[in-house]
Amino acid sequence: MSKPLPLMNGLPRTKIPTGEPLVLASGSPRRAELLKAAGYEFEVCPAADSAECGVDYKETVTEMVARLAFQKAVDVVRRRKRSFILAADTLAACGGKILGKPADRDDAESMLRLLSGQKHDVFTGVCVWSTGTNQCYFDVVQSRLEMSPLSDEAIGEYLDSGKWEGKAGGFGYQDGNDWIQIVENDSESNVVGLPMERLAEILENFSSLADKVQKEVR
Ligand SMILES: Cc1cn([C@H]2C[C@H](O)[C@@H](COP(=O)(O)OP(=O)(O)OP(=O)(O)O)O2)c(=O)[nH]c1=O
Repeated sequence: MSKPLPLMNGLPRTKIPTGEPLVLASGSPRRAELLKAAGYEFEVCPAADSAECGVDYKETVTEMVARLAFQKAVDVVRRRKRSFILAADTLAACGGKILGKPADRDDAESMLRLLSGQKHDVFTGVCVWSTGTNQCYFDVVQSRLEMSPLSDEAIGEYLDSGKWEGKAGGFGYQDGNDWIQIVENDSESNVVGLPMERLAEILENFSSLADKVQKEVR
């Protein structure tokens, strides 16, 4: 992560409720860095790219990030015994458009031009799953951000830096620019891919939350 986030020092940590080893079902360097900074011990076992698939045009962004985080968790649950799996998915949304990771530089440029001078939202879906108890819970955290109007020069420089690669919306909040501010739900960790505050709450209350989910789906 290029900019040490102010909240990196005080990230909350809660013990894994089932005592199982924690497995991060994500190849995101940001998620691993956040977990490490909070003091969690974990293994990384990214979900297959094919887990991040499926389009449902009626789905809201909230539903989409929840579904994708769930699909990533399922992919790793199938391959791991006695583990506590953590998966996540992050998307940005602006003016009715959903922005994932840019396919290429042109795509990143279109995203930056769309975000320039606008308020937009970042959504992260989190899914946790105990393979031992076969209990699962998922949740979504939304943060609102505002980007300053960007000059052609600033956009060009940022694109040249390559920092847009692998980041939803084509922009990294942590990349050391002062163009972007969180205006609602001040969770920097949520914006960069894993809402650590909500994760700690979920782990704290895992078994009652998972019981509730099981009753609702029955
Ligand atoms: C909005 C934003 C996203 N991101 C990152 C977090 C995620 O890594 C990425 C969104 O892509 P994701 O598909 O959520 O995650 P990923 O492809 O990196 O990893 P995996 O699918 O294996 O879990 O964008 C930032 O680093 N900074 C930001 O400001």
